Amino acid sequence: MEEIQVDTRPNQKWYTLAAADVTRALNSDAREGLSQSEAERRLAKIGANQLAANKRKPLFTVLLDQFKDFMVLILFVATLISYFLGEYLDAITIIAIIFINGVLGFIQEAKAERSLQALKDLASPMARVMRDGQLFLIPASRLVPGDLVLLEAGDRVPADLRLFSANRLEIEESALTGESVPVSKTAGALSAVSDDAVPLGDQKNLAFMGTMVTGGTGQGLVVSTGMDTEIGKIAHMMNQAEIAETPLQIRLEQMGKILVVVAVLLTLVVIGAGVWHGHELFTMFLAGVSLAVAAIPEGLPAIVTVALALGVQRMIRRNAIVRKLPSVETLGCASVICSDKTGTLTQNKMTVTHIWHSNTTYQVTGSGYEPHGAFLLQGKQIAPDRDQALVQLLQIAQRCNNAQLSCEEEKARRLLGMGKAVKRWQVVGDPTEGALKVLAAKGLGFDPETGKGRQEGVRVDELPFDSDRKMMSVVEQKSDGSYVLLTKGAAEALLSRCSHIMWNGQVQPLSATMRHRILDQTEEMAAQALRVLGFAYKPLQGYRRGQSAEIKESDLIFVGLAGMIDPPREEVRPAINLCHQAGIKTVMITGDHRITAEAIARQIGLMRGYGEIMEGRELDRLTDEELAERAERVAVYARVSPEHKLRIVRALQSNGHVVAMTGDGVNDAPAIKTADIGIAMGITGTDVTKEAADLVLRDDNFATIVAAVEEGRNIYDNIRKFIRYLLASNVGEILVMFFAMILGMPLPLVPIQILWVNLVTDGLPAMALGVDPPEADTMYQRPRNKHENIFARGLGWKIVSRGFLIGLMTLLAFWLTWRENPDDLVHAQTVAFVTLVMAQLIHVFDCRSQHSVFHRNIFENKYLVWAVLSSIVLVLGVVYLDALQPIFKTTDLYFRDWALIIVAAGIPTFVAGMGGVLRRGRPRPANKSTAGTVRS
Ligand SMILES: Nc1ncnc2c1ncn2[C@@H]1O[C@H](COP(=O)(O)OP(=O)(O)OP(=O)(O)O)[C@@H](O)[C@H]1O
Ligand SMILES: [Ca+2]
Repeated sequence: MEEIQVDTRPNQKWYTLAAADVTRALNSDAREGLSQSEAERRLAKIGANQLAANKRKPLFTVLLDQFKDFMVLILFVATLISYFLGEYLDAITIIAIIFINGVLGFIQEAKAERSLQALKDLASPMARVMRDGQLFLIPASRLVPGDLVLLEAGDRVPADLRLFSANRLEIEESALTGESVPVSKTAGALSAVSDDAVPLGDQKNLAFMGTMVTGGTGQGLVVSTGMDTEIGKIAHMMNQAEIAETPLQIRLEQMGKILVVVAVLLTLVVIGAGVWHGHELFTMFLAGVSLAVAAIPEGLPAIVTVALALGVQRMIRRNAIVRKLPSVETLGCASVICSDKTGTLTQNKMTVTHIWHSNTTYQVTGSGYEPHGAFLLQGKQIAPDRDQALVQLLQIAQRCNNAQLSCEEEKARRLLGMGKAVKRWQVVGDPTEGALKVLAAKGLGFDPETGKGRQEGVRVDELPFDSDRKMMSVVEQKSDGSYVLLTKGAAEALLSRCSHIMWNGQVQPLSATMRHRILDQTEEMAAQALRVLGFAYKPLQGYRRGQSAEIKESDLIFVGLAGMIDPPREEVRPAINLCHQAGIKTVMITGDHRITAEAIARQIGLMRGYGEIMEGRELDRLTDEELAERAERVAVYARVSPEHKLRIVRALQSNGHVVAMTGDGVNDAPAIKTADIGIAMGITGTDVTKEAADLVLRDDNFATIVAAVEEGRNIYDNIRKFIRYLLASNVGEILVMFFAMILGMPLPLVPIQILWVNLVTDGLPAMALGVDPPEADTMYQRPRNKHENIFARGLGWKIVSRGFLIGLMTLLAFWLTWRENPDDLVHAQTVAFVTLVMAQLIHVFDCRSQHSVFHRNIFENKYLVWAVLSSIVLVLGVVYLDALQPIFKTTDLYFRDWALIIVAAGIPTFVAGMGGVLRRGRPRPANKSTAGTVRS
């Protein structure tokens, strides 16, 4: 086969070439695009359409970073001193422990890094491309020169394109030129006046990678990709998920600094007291250093990062992609979720079921996007082509339409043993328009995929749909050369622009009674939860091509209405119920008709306690204060425009709410940015909204938001769990040493033991707490206050009291053993060491519950069980292995010792546990659920 040459010389002046020459140079097709196989060949040859990504942190640096901490520095100093004093064994052991700790930290961080990287990859943009004459949505990284790409408002231009068609196309190129006023683009070739290069901003028939489409639509061929693009040349980095530190991480770092000071002071006291009571200075120095190490919760920031990263991964598994790490914390605080209706609360699978014109209602059968069905009049099938007005309506539905139907032949699963091909129809484009295409196919009988068999008119212009006008029009040239405007849109918006009506096939002036009749009919259909669209047209006399500015959507001739169902998603009702229990308010925001919105809201159980409905035009009349006051009670905002969303977010925020807000269109971006948690749709969302969002829903599903909130709460709870565990352990360790020195006892723990407990035995269980499953009442609680301190709700008290008990019991076990045989200090120290370890390993189970250890099944978190078992095995090794005994200054323990250890170690947790049981009954939801209760 002959090698196809593609002209991709980077300095080609594409803007001077005529469209046909560009197509030839790129060996492509301006209508069908490349073939799939050719595109793949080019991809293999040229490489992915990516900018050289920001460099990953090399693993070796991650490893080195582990040894840069303050604590590690202290330990190195301690090692050096031990070495110079001739305590080689101590020196080597400290080094070994630093090393083990470093490796553990490294593994954690590398893991966190990996999952955050995966997150960046998920956030990568998509492109609409034509291949083999079919429209596909593919990752922008797979584009190659020659690909035919479609653009619309809200897109980031995915590669450098030479435009072939530009319909009111406006592109904001500040990413490239710094100029923030959008440039309006054209499709024609620019004549090269001189040899000088035209500046980028004036290359009006090129669209550049990374710039943003702010309006209109267009098509073009990819001329360069990846680093060959204009933006690649300036090697600008874009579109990466932000991986910033969360507020909690920042606060923990600050707390760490305070603890360093506390640790140093305590150390000085302990050293002073020890020396005063006659301990050797070097021993006290090492003990002091170990204590300082104990007091600084070194592992904390790392474990927080890991817990966040793992939580983020769990969210991905539940289809929620976090773009900004801090929002993971905010998610748990969400008190209002404002959701779009179409596609988020509903399935976005629209089917036209009713048509109305001239006082006649037809029913349309068939389901989904399958283009087969019949038209029924009073239950009897009719031939639609007999009814002129119906045909006119269907033709508007079919032509004033940008959706495409495509059919995948899907081989039935081998597993089922059936070789039969199953046809599955899909819509590429707006589902509302898809439904109308299907309707037209049912009534007009053409092949919906290829369009064969339909009457051809040539589209010469388009006024694209926008959520403010709530309608869309096209201009067509008919075969006789005359022009016609075809319009469809929200029924009452369209009606207000009509002056005539087609009634029983006759065009006549639209009387006030007829208007009322139509509006009544609209509401009647809307009450059945149908989305109602109206259809109209007008002949354009004296229109000439290219007069787009002169077309007005007024004086139209009304034809009829179509009502389509869009069933609610099944998961939504239980999800709303869960929000209710969790004290989270749910609000529907929709461009749809008030009555349709209300009917859907009732179906999904949204109107509960605060069942008011507000329309966009009413909202316009309210001041911000009035809106804030009303917002508490409104459950549904209907017929709103994207601009209203921003006011709604602000109103709720001024009432102290933490607001999650969804959006998909370009105009939703400001509201999404302002919301505490901005949520973009993964499927229908534009690039611009995704970039503004904190969270992207892979499945556009409301239930996914609730799942993310649940995970958000769980992550925060888990962070509290291991903070509690680690800090209580540290408090215990410090108090043992502190009291022993103050009371003039011998050292209860030798330095190496303190280091071991801190750096080795604590780490694994703390990690396991980071992945603890949620407590049963996580979604029964009210959202936590955004400004809440991490130690709030009794956590601080629990840390101090349990830490105190652990320290006290360890000291007691030590004292009892030592008093019995004051000559065998090593034995007493071993008992203290093991008691401390066991007390912590028991206490770790207490940390899993806000209530008490008895509230949860101890075997539920299998990572924790393994972590605890391995910590026990490690400590047994340290105690019983002959080789390790001299290093860790331990000796064999006997049955009596173990009895003492178990009792002493168990008391802190069980005393506390009993307290918890006595204080608290069963958990209850924040709001009582109405599901399953009998109405009286
Ligand atoms: N492609 C379209 N052409 C003409 N009119 C449309 C089109 N899509 C929607 N409409 C009309 O405009 C109204 C508002 O649509 P809009 O897109 O603002 O809301 P929505 O996205 O459908 O609802 P939601 O805000 O719940 O997602 C719809 O109720 C419908 O009547
Ligand atoms: Ca919308």
